[in-house]
Amino acid sequence: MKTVFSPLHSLRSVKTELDGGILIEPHEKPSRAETILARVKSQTLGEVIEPEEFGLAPVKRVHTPDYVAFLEHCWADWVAEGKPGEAIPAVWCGRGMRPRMPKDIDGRLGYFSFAAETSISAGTWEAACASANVALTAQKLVANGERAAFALCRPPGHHAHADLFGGYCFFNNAAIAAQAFRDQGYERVAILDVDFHHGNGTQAIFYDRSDVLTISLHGDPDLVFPHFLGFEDETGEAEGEGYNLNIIYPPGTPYSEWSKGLETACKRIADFQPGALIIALGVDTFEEDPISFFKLKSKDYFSLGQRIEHLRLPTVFTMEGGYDVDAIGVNVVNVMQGFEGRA
Ligand SMILES: NCCCCCC(=O)NO
Ligand SMILES: [Mg+2]
Ligand SMILES: [Zn+2]
Repeated sequence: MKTVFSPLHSLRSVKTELDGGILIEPHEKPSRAETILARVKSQTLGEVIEPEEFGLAPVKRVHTPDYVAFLEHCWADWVAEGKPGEAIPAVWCGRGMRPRMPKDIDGRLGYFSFAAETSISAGTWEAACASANVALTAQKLVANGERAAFALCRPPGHHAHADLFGGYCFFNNAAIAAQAFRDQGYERVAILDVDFHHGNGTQAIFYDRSDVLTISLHGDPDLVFPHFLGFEDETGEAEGEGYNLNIIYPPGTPYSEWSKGLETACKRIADFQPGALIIALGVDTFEEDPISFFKLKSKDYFSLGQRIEHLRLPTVFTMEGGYDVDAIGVNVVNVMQGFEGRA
C-alpha cells in the first residue's frame, strides 16, 4: 500500500492547547506523523510519496469561501492586532445572539470555530492545505487503480464542518476526498469513521445527502468531545435520511464490544454498494490513549484492517486522531497490515 506524506505537516507546530483551564503542550503534535512514517518505513508497508498540489478548488467543494479565506488570513490578522499569544477563539454566537460574520479577528475566530482547544499560529494554513493535498493524492491513487492508499494527514480533519474548525481539524480531508470521488463520477461513496470521537464535521457536511453514506463509531457524546453532535437518533435529513449512522459506546469498551458496531457498519456499507470507501482512521480508541476511554489493544487493529478489507472496496485511509505517540505507529500500521493480509 502506498503512503502519501507531506513534510509540510511540521509547519503545524502550535505550542498551546487549552485544556483543564491551562495551556498545555498540544496532544496533536508533529511527532505523531513522524512516528507513523517511521513505522510505515520500518515495516516496508510500501512506497512513500509526497502529495501533488491540487489548489483550493477541491477544498472549496466542501468548505465555504469565507471560511477558507478566514483560515488563510487568520494568523496575519491576529498578529496585526498585536495579540501576544497564539490565535485562540474565546467568544461564540450563543443562544439568542445573531449568527452574522463579524469583521474583527476575535469575532471571526468564534464565528468559524466550535471549540477552543485548537490554537492557530504561523504555518497552520500551509499545513492544512498540505494535509488536504495528501488526501487528494491518495484519492487519485485509488481512482487510478490502486486497491488502497494511506493518506498520512496532519492536521486531521473529521471534526471540520464546511465553515467550522475545532478538535485539531481545519479542512475535512475525508470529506474532500469523498467529494473528489463524486466529482469524478463515483455514484456512491461511504465514509467510515473509526476514530474514538464522533466525526461531527463529516456528518454535517453530508447530512442532507444520499450519495455519501457517513458512519461513525465513537465515545458517547454525553461524556466526551464533541458533546453536541453524534447521537444515535441523528440519521440524516431530507434526501439524506437514512444515510447517517452513529454507533456510540461507553467508557471501557473493548474490541469484543466495539467490533459489533464495526460489523453493523460494514453491513450497512455493503448494502449501500459504494464505488469507494474512505476510512477516517483515528487510533485514539487504543487502551492507553491519553484523552479517550475505549480499550482496544494493538492486536485489535490487525482485525480492524482485515474486516475493512473484506468489504472488497477501493479504500482511502485518512489519518485522524491518536495521541499515545509511543504506540501510534504500531497501531496505525497494524490496520494496514491487517488490510493487506500481512497480520
Ligand atoms: N479536548 C479536545 C478534544 C479534541 C479531540 C480531538 C480528536 O481526537 N478527534 O478525533
Ligand atoms: Mg468516530
Ligand atoms: Zn479522536
